[in-house]
Amino acid sequence: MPQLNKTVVMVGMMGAGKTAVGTAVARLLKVPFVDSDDEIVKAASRSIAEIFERDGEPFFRDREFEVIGRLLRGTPCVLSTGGGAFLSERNRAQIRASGISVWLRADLELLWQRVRHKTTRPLLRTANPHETLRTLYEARLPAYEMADLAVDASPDYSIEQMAVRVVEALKTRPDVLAETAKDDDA
Ligand SMILES: Nc1ncnc2c1ncn2[C@@H]1O[C@H](COP(=O)(O)OP(=O)(O)OP(=O)(O)O)[C@@H](O)[C@H]1O
Ligand SMILES: O=C(O)C1=C[C@@H](O)[C@@H](O)[C@H](O)C1
Ligand SMILES: [Mg+2]
Repeated sequence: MPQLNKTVVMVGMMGAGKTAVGTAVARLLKVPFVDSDDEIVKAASRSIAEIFERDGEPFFRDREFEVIGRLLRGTPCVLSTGGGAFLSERNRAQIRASGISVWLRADLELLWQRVRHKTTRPLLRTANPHETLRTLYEARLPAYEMADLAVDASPDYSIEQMAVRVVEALKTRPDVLAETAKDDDA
């Protein structure tokens, strides 16, 4: 497998598969996997829903910015972010500076099918979560479109198939995935 020179940062809506597909991409590239949501939860010893409730969303966003910065300064890995991370310019700037962003592009209905049964996402705890998801989706598209690469999700693609598609997209960027002499021999 080629060598990874930059951290691969998975971005996109809740339910797009950043955590699930990111984990599989890391396995394919044989690099560590980290998830900014998980790191925040570990550091705070509280769930995301509890952090939103007790400390508020701005507090969560500050911790998210710090965690993403710390992880970007480590060795190249696959970093899955929370659905809102790529919305802020300060996060996009730090990701641009030392990583490569990959948007998992999924349509609204696919996202809804994936998130509808879970109550862990505080932003969807509303009277009409489907409408809330639509509003977030429409408001967020312009930010996700700024990602370096986009990979389309589909109900027909498994997590593994999505991971292969992400690796194929990364291969279009030799500055990110460099072929080694050993790969050429293989
Ligand atoms: N390609 C896929 N095929 C089947 N199921 C998938 C696929 N991608 C993701 N899923 C499932 O959809 C759900 C949501 O995926 P995941 O948690 O990875 O989304 P996320 O983008 O990390 O969301 P969040 O922003 O809330 O962290 C999970 O149950 C996951 O296993
Ligand atoms: O889309 C969002 O803004 C969020 C997505 C999740 O990954 C968590 O980061 C949190 O629930 C907020
Ligand atoms: Mg996730």
